Amino acid sequence: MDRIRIRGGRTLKGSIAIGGAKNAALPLMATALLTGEGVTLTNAPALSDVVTMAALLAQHGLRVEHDRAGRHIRLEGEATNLEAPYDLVRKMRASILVLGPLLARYREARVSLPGGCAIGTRPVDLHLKGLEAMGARIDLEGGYVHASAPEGLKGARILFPQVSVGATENLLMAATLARGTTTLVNAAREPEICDLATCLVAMGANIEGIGSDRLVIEGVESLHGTTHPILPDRIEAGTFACAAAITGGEVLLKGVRQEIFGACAANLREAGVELTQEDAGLRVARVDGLRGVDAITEPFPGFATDMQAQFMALMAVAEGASMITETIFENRFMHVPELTRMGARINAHGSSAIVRGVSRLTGAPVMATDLRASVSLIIAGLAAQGDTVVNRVYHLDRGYEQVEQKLAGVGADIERLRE
Ligand SMILES: CC(=O)N[C@H]1[C@@H](OP(=O)(O)OP(=O)(O)OC[C@H]2O[C@@H](n3ccc(=O)[nH]c3=O)[C@H](O)[C@@H]2O)O[C@H](CO)[C@@H](O)[C@@H]1O
Ligand SMILES: C=C(OP(=O)(O)O)C(=O)O
Repeated sequence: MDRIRIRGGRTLKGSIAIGGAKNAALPLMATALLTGEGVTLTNAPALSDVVTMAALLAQHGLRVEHDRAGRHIRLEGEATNLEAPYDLVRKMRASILVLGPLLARYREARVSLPGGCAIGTRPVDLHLKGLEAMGARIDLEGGYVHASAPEGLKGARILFPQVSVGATENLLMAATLARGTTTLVNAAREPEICDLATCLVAMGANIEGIGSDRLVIEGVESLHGTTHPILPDRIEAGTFACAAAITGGEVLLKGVRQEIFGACAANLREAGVELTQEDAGLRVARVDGLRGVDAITEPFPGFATDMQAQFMALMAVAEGASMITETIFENRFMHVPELTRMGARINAHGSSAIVRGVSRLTGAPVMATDLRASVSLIIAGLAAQGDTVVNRVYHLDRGYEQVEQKLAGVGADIERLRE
């Protein structure tokens, strides 16, 4: 299994190209199930999750062309197999996003239940209850969700008791082809959901309230094909912002607008990181010392849970203390013991962690069991004295394209050790 070695102490300087967002690409790929005409996505990131989604859609029967060099994906055709098998779904939870589109267009689907993962139990009850409210019959059998709606889905008013990105996306896609009006109340409003809704509108869907927590969808008979550019990855951008800041460097995050950072931008500024919007992108610089700042994860526009581990790595070397509270996932502090092995002073208790900044971290062999935890260890390694080796790199490859090349391009001493 590949590993990443970082020799700390280099100051990052230069510019970094930010790829298309993983969390937008995956639902956008599923939209191809809503039309036979074909969807082309540009600015597509070459990530292992995108490859998994492409394999899932291909086994449903779609023709998939993935031009990695040209950064686009073309998905076209009809689903001839309505089953999403366990072997693919277990690799990537976002596979559940085929359920709504398959059910809306083909009136039936069998999708393996995605199980929990390292960061939490992550049930899909809100997806299933929403589809039931739209008239689907849902049966759980042999680890699979069997959903059917022989008469087609019908519009409904769905109030989410808790904000869910995936459930909002699944029901939004399903509602585009349902009979009548669907209203999603307390819907998630992450930039990736706006991107999905914008693409659906370009396909002929009728959606109001884009960008708000109340989406009103008037179902249409059919959708047509489109070409859609995937928005830049705010989590990749935020990760590189933390990387630059921890080294006292300055980087330009190309193509990034700071609005997509939500509350994260304020936390970074308060911590002493300068963010300057330029035409070409967002410039991130740290001139003075870092200050400890509290952060609480919340749905967008709050502080993103997908940035929590990276921000904690930054706070590990800040002056003073920082209290970091995770409200979205019940087990998202797996980086804490690994950061501690690098000399960080962190006490986690329940959903909060107190980080007392230290003047220096030291390199160590480390391992993480999820994507953002892994990258937080790279960030810590950039500032640590000596070598850090991050094991289990396959987590990183789910969500970061060529992370080591991008960091080396701005001066980091980092390499992938292939095995
Ligand atoms: C591919 C993708 O876009 N992944 C993102 C998406 O995940 P995902 O869509 O899985 O996350 P959700 O927003 O659905 O989850 C938020 C919370 O709601 C709970 N929940 C969710 C659905 C449900 O049916 N029942 C339920 O209880 C979850 O366990 C979690 O505690 O949003 C998360 C929260 O911003 C991000 O961390 C992930 O990177
Ligand atoms: C948790 C994440 O992704 P996923 O929902 O795909 O597991 C993430 O991107 O940090």
